[in-house]
Amino acid sequence: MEVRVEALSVARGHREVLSDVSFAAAPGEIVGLLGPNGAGKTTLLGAIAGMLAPASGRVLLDGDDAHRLPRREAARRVALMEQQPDRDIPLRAADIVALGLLPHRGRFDRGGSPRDAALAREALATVGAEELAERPWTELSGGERQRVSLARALAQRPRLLLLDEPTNHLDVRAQLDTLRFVADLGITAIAALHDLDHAARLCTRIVLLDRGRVAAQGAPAEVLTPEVIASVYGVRATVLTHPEDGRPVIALDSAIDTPGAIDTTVPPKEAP
Ligand SMILES: Nc1ncnc2c1ncn2[C@@H]1O[C@H](COP(=O)(O)OP(=O)(O)OP(=O)(O)O)[C@@H](O)[C@H]1O
Repeated sequence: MEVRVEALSVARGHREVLSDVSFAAAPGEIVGLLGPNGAGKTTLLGAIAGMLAPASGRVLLDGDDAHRLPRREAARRVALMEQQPDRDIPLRAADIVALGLLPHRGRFDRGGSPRDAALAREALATVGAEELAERPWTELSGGERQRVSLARALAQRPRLLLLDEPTNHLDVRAQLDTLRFVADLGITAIAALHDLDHAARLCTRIVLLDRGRVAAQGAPAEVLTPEVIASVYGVRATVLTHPEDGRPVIALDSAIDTPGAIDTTVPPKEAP
């Protein structure tokens, strides 16, 4: 799917939290949304999913305005894997995954068929979590929930996959597996990420947000420079080039002291 975000501004409460954001993703591209806490990544994903109304500008999904698409039609095209899926409802993992089948269900199909169960298990197996099928959602660990949520998103058979910090609860092996898995899907994906190395590894394009505006965008090597990292995150970084594939590898060195920042130095002990 082709995604075009055109001069998008979004308000939450009485505040504009996204201002004049524009970027495009070609079919099959993987776009990383980066930026400090509160920069607007989750808000942007919500607007692309058609869940948050633009104050101005628009999001086009294969040419159709995301916010004007009927909900069911939007859900057939776009799956959103949320940051903290906190549905503390008494469902089994397989039931959660089956929710992803809803947009494709016929009008008189009430679900719960053996075919639905098989599709849910298939999606769980795809993310290596088949053994979680019967486990209650409320008893799953953060990483297990994350896998089940990804399975639910895949069960939706989307043409655009939106991921909000998809690796934040995962162990290092599971993080790499998830990134590779998303890359191999071959569908357009937009992922909010905090880990700059993950972004450099996974993404064809990076959109770096700062206080609701696009601070930089382009290929990972263009965006992830020491200068940009310093100005947006306030962190001194060394950027190396991976010897095998040439991608940028980012070593975060130290926070850059800014006037007014919290002083964390330990005061010298007073002499007795
Ligand atoms: N429901 C809401 N009502 C009012 N303001 C909100 C709401 N949700 C988010 N915001 C504000 O919008 C801004 C952007 O938040 P958003 O969650 O999109 O940022 P983010 O980049 O995803 O942050 P993080 O990295 O911390 O997850 C923040 O200032 C946040 O406080």
